[in-house]
Amino acid sequence: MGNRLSREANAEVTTLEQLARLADYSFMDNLNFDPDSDPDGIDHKPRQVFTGHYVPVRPTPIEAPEYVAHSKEFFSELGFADSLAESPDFMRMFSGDLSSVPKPMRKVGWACGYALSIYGTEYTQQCPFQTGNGYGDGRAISVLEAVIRGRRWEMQLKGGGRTPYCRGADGRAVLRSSVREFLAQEHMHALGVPTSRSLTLYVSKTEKVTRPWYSEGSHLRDPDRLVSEPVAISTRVAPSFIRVGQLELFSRRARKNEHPGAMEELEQLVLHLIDREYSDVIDQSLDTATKVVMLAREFRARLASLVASWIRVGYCQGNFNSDNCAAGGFTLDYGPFGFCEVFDPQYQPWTGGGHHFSFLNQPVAAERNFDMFCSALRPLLATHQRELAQLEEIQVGFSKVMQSEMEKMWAAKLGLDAFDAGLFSELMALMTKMPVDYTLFFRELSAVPDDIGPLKKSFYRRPGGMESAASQGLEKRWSEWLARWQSLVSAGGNKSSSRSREELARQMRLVNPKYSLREWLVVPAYRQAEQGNYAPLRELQDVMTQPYAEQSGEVENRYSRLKPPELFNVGGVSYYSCSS
Ligand SMILES: Nc1ncnc2c1ncn2[C@@H]1O[C@H](COP(=O)(O)OP(=O)(O)OP(=O)(O)O)[C@@H](O)[C@H]1O
Ligand SMILES: [Mg+2]
Repeated sequence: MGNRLSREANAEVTTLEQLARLADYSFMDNLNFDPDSDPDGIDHKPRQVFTGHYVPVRPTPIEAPEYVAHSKEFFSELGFADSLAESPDFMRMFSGDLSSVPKPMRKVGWACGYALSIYGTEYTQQCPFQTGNGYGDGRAISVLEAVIRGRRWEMQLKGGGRTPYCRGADGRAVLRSSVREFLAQEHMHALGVPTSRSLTLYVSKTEKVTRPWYSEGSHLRDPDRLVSEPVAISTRVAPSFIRVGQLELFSRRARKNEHPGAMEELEQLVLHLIDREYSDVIDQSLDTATKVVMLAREFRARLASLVASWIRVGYCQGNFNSDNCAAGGFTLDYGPFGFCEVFDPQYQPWTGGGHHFSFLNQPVAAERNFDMFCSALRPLLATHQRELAQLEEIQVGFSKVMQSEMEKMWAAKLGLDAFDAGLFSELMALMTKMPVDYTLFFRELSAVPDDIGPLKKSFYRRPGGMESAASQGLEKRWSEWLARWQSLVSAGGNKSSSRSREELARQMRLVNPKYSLREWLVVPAYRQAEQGNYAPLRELQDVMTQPYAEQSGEVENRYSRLKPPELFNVGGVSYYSCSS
């Protein structure tokens, strides 16, 4: 409560009117809208959109909205009073009803088209028209751009109803998937991983939709029944929501000369991206060709660092298509994601995902998206030979940059100043042979144990137990590995050899979280929320927004734990389809 009161005292925005004064719709004003669209945005029928950067869309409010949660941390960063989240007019707006927003806020939002590439292959057949012109934000609708405390933010409803890109679907998101995204975004932010942020989450007390999902305890790969679930709207916030797939859409149009303004629209979009996401590193006065090259170099750095961070915290984006790859270099679209528990290089929580988007293959998947990003920029450099060559070089260099980010990351996780290939490959071999909890292992290691005793807390028991000869052999290898690690952290591997054990532990705890958003912790939170009990969700939110802190003994016992054996291979918990 004390916290809340001090946050309220610092708040600059306590009413929707005050927020309205910060509104700035330059996205809508500077970019092109689809000339075939209805300016009021009330035509939600699926259709092809041939030109323009966005389609004006009025969201469809959810019936009888109820407050579920808001991000206290993000509210505080924005200077929003906590009380705003439950105030009627704010709640009305962020549950999809723009009909009475105060001026200069607008009663219409916008949705964008994008293209899709999967692992570096262009797809055009994924929309009902088989052209790609009907693919884009099918249920994501931006409702506001605002400059708040000197930073510009775009606010986007997810589940705000159909848009022309809905492809015949309902435009809704269920509470289950909205809770997952809401929690995961703020958890990732707290883990120090760039991400879209969560603002609010509201559920409908009356409106439901049907989704295929798993029967309780099902071991089937695919959902085995249709479930009626409450709909929700969560609002996510980022400097922009431009995806690699969006650049691709405009680039494909320019490449194929689909309309006279195609090249110009591509350039406008790229310049907009630079303005929103890269203005701190790319000077506005430069010419486009120079900017494009700088953009590619900077995005390469951000993307490589992002994916290394994902692996650091055990995150797998199970569907890293180009349309789920934010061009600003942050995490976007928390549907098919999961946090790795039993370490498995091929961990993939999404049943539709496949090996190419699995845990340790993410650097390669990122490279494929980066290739598509570079290809999308290329038409803008058609008459600039020098810059084209630079872009080529940047593209080819991705894997090297990625590799170096990965080595830096592994070294940090292991408390080393420099990556040690031998130590690392033996660790990977051991972690693959012995089922180990990824998060618990590195956290236990961060205590700099004298022997492998404490590390065993992160081992999942195997049939035959630790007594079997094979296990004893493995234990010996673990002990040898630990001894080698100890010698490296206390001597050769570190220039700061005098660094105390406490200092080493402290540094390691800053990169190895204690808490990760394990799916079996999320399931009861959304199940209870479906019954109108939001307390478990809010508790989980509190725990997961301080993932590096030790927290209380009680929190530790409940949340920093091996996955219970009965929850292995359970549909909706260990793996899931993306019926969100
Ligand atoms: N219920 C739905 N109604 C309309 N469109 C949908 C619906 N579910 C998904 N889509 C659209 O299908 C495409 C692929 O879905 P995916 O699961 O990647 O997206 P998502 O989770 O809705 O979105 P995002 O990438 O915006 O976080 C997206 O363009 C999305 O907008
Ligand atoms: Mg998506």
